Amino acid sequence: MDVAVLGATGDVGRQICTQLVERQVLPPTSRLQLVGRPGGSSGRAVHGLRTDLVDAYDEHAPLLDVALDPDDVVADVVVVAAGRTPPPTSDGVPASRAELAADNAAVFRAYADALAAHGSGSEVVVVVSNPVELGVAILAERLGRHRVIGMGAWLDTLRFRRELAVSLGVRRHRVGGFVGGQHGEDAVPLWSTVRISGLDVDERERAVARLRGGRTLATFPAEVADAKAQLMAVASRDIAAAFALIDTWPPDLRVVARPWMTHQSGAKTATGTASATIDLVETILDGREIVVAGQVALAGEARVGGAPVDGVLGVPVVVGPEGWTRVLLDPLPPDEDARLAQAAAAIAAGTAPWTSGTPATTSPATPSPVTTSPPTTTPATTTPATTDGAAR
Ligand SMILES: NC(=O)c1ccc[n+]([C@@H]2O[C@H](COP(=O)([O-])OP(=O)(O)OC[C@H]3O[C@@H](n4cnc5c(N)ncnc54)[C@H](O)[C@@H]3O)[C@@H](O)[C@H]2O)c1
Repeated sequence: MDVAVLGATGDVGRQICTQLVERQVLPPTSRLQLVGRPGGSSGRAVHGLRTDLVDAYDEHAPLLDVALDPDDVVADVVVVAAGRTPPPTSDGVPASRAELAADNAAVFRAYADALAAHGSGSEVVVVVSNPVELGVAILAERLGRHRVIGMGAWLDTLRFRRELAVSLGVRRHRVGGFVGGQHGEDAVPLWSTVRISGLDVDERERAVARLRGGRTLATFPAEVADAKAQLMAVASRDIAAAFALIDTWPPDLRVVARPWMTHQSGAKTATGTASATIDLVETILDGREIVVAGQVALAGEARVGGAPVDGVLGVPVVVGPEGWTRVLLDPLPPDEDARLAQAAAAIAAGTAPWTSGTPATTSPATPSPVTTSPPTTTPATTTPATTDGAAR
C-alpha cells in the first residue's frame, strides 16, 4: 500500500512524512510519495526531504519517491497537507476564512481534478489543509463522497479525550467520545458520546455532570469568545500564565482554547496534527474498520436540527480501507443537536461559493443506511494530539 503526501515540505506535511517512516507505518516494500510544487521552493526542498529521511531511517524506510506534478500523484492513500495556513495575528482575530478558502480552494481543485483524471479511482483522501470542510467538499465532488475524509474532527476528538482524561486523572485510552461540527472554534464536543472505561452508566453520568459544571453547549460560543479575549490580555504580559489559565477551565473549553493559544504563541500544531492524521492513514492501510470522527460530505446520513444534512459536517463515522461507510450518530440532546445544526449551516455558507453544492454520490465503498447503534468503538490509540484557532 502506498501513500502520497501533498505539501510534503510544509510543517505539517514534513511531520506526517517523518512519523509515517519513523513509526514504520509503511513497510520497506511500500512507497511514500513526497509531493511538492513545481516552481515553488518546495519543488527543490522535496528532494532534500527525501535525502534527509533516507539519512535518518534507511534501515526501515519505505521507497521514497518525489512528485511535482499533480498528474503524477499515485497512491492508495493521499494526504492533502498542501496550502496556505493562517498566520497568528496580534489581535487574536484570525485571518479571514474566506481569504484562506479562496487560496486553498485552488489547491484542492488542482489535486481533485488530477486525481479524478489520473488516479486509480479507489484512492482514499485524508484532508488536513484548512478549511478542512472546503477541502472535503471539493474533493468529494470530484472523487466520490465516501473516499474523502477530513481529519480535523478526529484531531478535535483526540484533544477532547485528552482533556477529559486529564480532568478524570486517567489515561486517554480509557476515555471515548467524539467531537463533531466544524474544525476550529465551531467544533462541537458531543458530551452524550463520552464513555469512560470502568465506570457504569450512573457513575459516568455523575462524572460527566461534574466535569460540565451545569453548563450546556448553548453558552459555548460565548465562552469561547470570552476565553480568547482573556487569553489575549494575559498572553500579552505572560504567555506561561495564559497556558496556566487554560488549565483552570472545563475540558470542552480547553479543547478549543489550548490549540488556539498554541497557534497564537507562534508554535504550530504540526506534531499533533500529523499524529492524528497517521491514525487515520494506519486504519485505512490496515484493512480494519474503526469509528473515528471526521468531516465527511453527507447526503442525508445524519439529521441535525430536525433536517437531514446535505453537505459537509464533522460526525462519528466508520472508516475502513475504502473510506468511510456509515455515520454513527444517535439522537442527540437538544444542545448538541442545535450546535451541530449551527456548524452545518456555517460550513454550508463557507463552502457554497466554491462548490456546485452537489457532492458526487458515486463511490467504491458501499454506503450503508444510517445506523442508530451507539458509537462505542474506541480506536486503540494513545497518540497525543495538541493543537487550532480558526482551525489548526
Ligand atoms: N486539519 C488540521 O487539524 C490542521 C492542523 C494544522 C494545520 N492544518 C492546515 O494544514 C495546511 C498546511 O499547514 P502547514 O503548517 O504545513 O503550512 P506550511 O506553510 O508550512 O506548508 C504548506 C505547504 O503547502 C505547499 N503549498 C502551498 N501552496 C501550494 C499550492 N498552491 N500548491 C501546492 N502546494 C502548495 C507549500 O509548498 C508547503 O509545502 C494549512 O492549510 C493548515 O491550516 C490543518
